[in-house]
Amino acid sequence: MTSSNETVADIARVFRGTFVHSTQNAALEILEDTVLGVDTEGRIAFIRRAEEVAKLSDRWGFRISDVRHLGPDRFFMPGLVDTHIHASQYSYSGTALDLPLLQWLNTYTFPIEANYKDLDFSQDVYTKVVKRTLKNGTTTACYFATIYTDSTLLLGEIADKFGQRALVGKVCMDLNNTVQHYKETTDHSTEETNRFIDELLKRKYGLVRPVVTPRFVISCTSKLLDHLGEIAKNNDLHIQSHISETKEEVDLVRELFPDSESYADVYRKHNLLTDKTVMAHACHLTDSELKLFRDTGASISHCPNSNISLCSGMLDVRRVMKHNVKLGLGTDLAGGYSPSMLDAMRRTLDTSKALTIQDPQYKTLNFEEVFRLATLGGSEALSLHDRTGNFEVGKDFDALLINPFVPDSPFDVFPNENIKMILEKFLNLGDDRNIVEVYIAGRRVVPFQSV
Ligand SMILES: Nc1nc2[nH]cnc2c(=O)[nH]1
Ligand SMILES: [Zn+2]
Repeated sequence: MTSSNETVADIARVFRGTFVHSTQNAALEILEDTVLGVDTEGRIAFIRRAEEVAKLSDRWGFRISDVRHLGPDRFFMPGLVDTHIHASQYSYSGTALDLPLLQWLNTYTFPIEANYKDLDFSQDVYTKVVKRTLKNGTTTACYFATIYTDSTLLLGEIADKFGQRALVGKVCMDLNNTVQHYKETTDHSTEETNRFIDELLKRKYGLVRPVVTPRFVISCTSKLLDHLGEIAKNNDLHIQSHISETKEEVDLVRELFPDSESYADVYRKHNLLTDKTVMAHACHLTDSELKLFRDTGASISHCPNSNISLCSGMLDVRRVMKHNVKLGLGTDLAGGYSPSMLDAMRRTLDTSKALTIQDPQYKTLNFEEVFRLATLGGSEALSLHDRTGNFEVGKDFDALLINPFVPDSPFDVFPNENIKMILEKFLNLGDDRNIVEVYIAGRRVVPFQSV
C-alpha cells in the first residue's frame, strides 16, 4: 500500500549495495550504498540513495527487513550484451582457427552447420551454448543459427526456457558453390523465413524475438536480399548480417555488384540497412559507408577475437565512434574462440592497443569505454536500449552479481582497493566463478534451476 492514491507497481525484490553501470553521460558510474527495487514485471522501479530506504518502503510498500544487503564484497553490474554469436558454431569453438574467412567457411563452418538438420544434435549444442553464455553473464544474445527452421525454433525455445533475452536468426543463403548441400533455393529461403517468423512470434516468448538473417552478400542472390528486406520492413523486424570482415570478401562483393557504390550500398539498396540492423565486423568500411550507417541508424558489432583469430582485420573503434555509428561487442563464436563477453572486452582493448602500437598518436580505448560497449553500447546496437543496458528506472533488471572474493577467484583483491580498481580487475582477470548470480528481466537465471 502507498501513502498516496497513486498506483505503483508491486515490488518483487529490493537490493542494497553497490551498482556500477554506464549512462548517456558517463562510461562508468559507480553508485555506492544504493537501493534498487525490481517490480513484479521484472522492471527497475527505483534506484536511490540508501538513506531514502524508509521513504521508499513507505511509497512502494515493501518491508525494510526484506531488503537484501549485498555487503561490501559484492556489486551489481548490467548484464552483458553479445551482439553477434553463432550458436551453431559453439561445438567447434576453440578449434579450426588456421584459415582465412572464406576458406574457413568452406572447410569447417558449412559442413558443421549442415548437421543441424538433426534436432537431437541441435538440442545438445544449443542447450550447451545458452547455458555457457548465461554462466558467463550474457543476458542478451543476438544469435545466428543455421538454414534449418525447426532447429532454429528449437534455439528460441531453449533461450526462452533458460530465460535468456535473445534475437534468433534462421540463416538465409541461396548461394554456396563449395558445400553444395548447405544452401536453399531462393523461394525456400523466403518461405522458411516467413514460417520461422510466424511460428516464433506465435509462441509469444517474452524475451525471444526473430531477426532476419541473410548470411552475407556473397551467400545471397539479389532476389533473396530483396525478399528479406521486404520481410523485415513489413514486420518491423531486426536484421543481422556480416559486412567488410576481410579485404578478399570486399573485393568479391565489388565484382558481384559492380553497379553498387560499396558493400554497404548493396545492403542499402535491398532495404537491409535500417535502425534495427546490426552488421558484424565492418573492419574495412570507407568513410562514406560509415556515413551510410550513421544516416540509416544501422549499427556495428565489433568482434575482435574473431578478427584476430581469422586474421581478418582490426576495426578502428574510435573512427566508428567519430562517425556517430552505434557500436556493440560480439564474440562471433566460432571465428572468435571464446563464448565470454569478458574476452570480447579484453580483445577490444588489445586491438585498440595494437592500433596504438602502429600509430603512437592513436588514442587507446580505456576499460570504462569498453565496459560501456559491452553493456549499454550493445543494447543500443540492438535497438533494445529502452529495455536493457543499464540500471535506469523503467528498464528490465538485467544484472550480474559479482563476487570478487569467491574462494576460487582467479584474481586477488588487496586492502584499500576501491570499487573502480576491483571492477577493472574483474573485467581483465575475472571469469564465470565471480559471476555468482545472473538476473534477466528480474528473474534469477543463474545459478540454473534444476530444469
Ligand atoms: N566470422 C564469420 N563471418 C562470416 N561471414 C559469413 N558467414 C560468416 C560466419 O559464419 N562467420
Ligand atoms: Zn559472424
